[in-house]
Amino acid sequence: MRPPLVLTVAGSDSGGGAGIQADLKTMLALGTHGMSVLTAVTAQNSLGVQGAWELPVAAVRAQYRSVVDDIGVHAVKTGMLSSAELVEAVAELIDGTDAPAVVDPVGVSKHGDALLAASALDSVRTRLLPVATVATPNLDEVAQLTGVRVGSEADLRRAASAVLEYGPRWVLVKGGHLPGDAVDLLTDGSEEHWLRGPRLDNRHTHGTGCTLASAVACGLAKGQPVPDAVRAAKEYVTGAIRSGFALGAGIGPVDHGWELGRPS
Ligand SMILES: Nc1ncnc2c1ncn2[C@@H]1O[C@H](COP(=O)(O)OP(=O)(O)OP(=O)(O)O)[C@@H](O)[C@H]1O
Ligand SMILES: Cc1ncc(CO)c(N)n1
Repeated sequence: MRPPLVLTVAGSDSGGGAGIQADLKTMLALGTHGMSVLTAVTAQNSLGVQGAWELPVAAVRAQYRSVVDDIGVHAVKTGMLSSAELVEAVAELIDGTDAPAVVDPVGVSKHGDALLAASALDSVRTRLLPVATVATPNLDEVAQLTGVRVGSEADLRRAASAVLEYGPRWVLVKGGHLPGDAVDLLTDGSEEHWLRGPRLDNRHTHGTGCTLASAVACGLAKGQPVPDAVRAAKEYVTGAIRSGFALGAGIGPVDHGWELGRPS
């Protein structure tokens, strides 16, 4: 039987822990067929991002059309979009596609390297967020996009409302950077779902955000309602963080294949 079809529009992480590579590994692990539209190439490893090169808008559009017009998609996920021009082109492509979209408004890498130009923030707010079925900002991205600073779990509701003002159907505010339990809030403005995971004492967390957003897209491609897709995605990323492993001299990746087991 044909698996559900999921498309990621994101940047390449040469180290294989985040970006397109994390997305495709997640899609395989979760029983879907992963496809990719590359927006940028990064030279990246466990220590940070050493370089980044954007693709021309025409190359991004052409990849997207090649996939959607022939193969089709059941869900789209976006990650690193780099510039205002790319954000706007991708928003327009998603708007013309009959499939749910998970928008991970990637701003900076775990090491603080910029993956989105400051001049692109307004396009994210006014063009990309309105076409999102689910937006998945972390706390730094919430602050950049809305000005709301989250210092505790109690602030998550205010942060979520501020993001919803820009028009995504649902928002998943990730509280992963807060101390204590790893608590995320999913809401559409009327329903609220609190996702509480244990805080795992593992520094090898490269790729958590990409992995979570891709897993949500996989659930949506399978036809799951948003809260079910997010709940399953949270379980998947929690397992992947638990099995995250050391690579290089810095922060290693989460283990996308944690459910598959490893040969001894
Ligand atoms: N140490 C941890 N233990 C358990 N769960 C965690 C931990 N760190 C993050 N999470 C969870 O991982 C998911 C991704 O959240 P996070 O805040 O790390 O995203 P992100 O900052 O966008 O990731 P990235 O750094 O890859 O861009 C969330 O569900 C969050 O609660
Ligand atoms: C290419 C890429 N996309 C997303 C992230 C998430 O931080 C990253 N580190 N690299």
